[in-house]
Amino acid sequence: MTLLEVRGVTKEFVTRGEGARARKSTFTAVDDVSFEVELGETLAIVGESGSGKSTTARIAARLLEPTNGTVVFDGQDVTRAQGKDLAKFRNDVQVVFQDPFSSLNPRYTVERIITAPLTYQGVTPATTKRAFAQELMERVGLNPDHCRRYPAQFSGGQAQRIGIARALAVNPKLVICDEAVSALDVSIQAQVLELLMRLQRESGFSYVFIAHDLAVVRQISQRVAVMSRGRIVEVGSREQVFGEPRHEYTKTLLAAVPRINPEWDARRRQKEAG
Ligand SMILES: Nc1ncnc2c1ncn2[C@@H]1O[C@H](COP(=O)(O)OP(=O)(O)OP(=O)(O)O)[C@@H](O)[C@H]1O
Repeated sequence: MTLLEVRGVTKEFVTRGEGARARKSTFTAVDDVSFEVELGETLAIVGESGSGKSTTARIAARLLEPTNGTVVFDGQDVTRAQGKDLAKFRNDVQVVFQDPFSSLNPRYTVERIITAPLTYQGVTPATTKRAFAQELMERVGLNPDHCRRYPAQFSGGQAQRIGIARALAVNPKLVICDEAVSALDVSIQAQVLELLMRLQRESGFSYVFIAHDLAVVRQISQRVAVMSRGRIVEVGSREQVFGEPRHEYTKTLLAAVPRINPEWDARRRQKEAG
């Protein structure tokens, strides 16, 4: 079942050069982008810095309005949804950002951060909230006794786990990870990736996984969309994109990380040799 459909999305930004008499100009950051995400799958969006990945993710999460195109979620056109429809969408689609500290309120305890959805729903008993927070802390591999601590008392990897716990608190259908492991040390990165994959196996939601690191993408994705200069130049299964890339840009990206997977690498070289 198709969960998310992004159809013909374009985003133009109006930019102004430097100086008092600088002219305004329009810059197309995302240009006629279309893709789908099936329920339960992970679609990675890769591409170099500035290729439009984050802008695409922000449009898919309704954090940014597209200039043109539509976003359909669970069969509903949500491009301009408001009120209850938007609130439902905001519940179903959660975003995990690159810097966990900037997206966690430093003045709130982790318990308060994680249980915010319960507060909105009018659940008040402190014991219910505590139990909810502790269960989620455990699910993401944190010590449940630490739920009264503040974000600054955690390491970067632990803080990202809190961000993930907060996303899961509302039982989402889609989690958009925008460079969610990019700022972490490689060993911590591997642990958080393992966690993300386990949570998906347990709960069956989908990921849109934005990353510039191909080794990370290879680990987590089932399908891969490659972006260059605002456009999707190639989309296919992980095996196809890594093993038999069709677009020159994808080949260049892969060539920059030659030892991503010896087997796929060999297949790619064989193919290129004809
Ligand atoms: N608010 C904005 N105003 C003007 N230009 C913008 C704005 N947001 C993004 N851009 C430009 O749009 C292009 C795409 O940016 P985007 O952040 O989507 O790329 P990205 O692939 O996610 O790159 P990175 O990995 O560096 O974040 C870039 O050239 C960026 O400078």
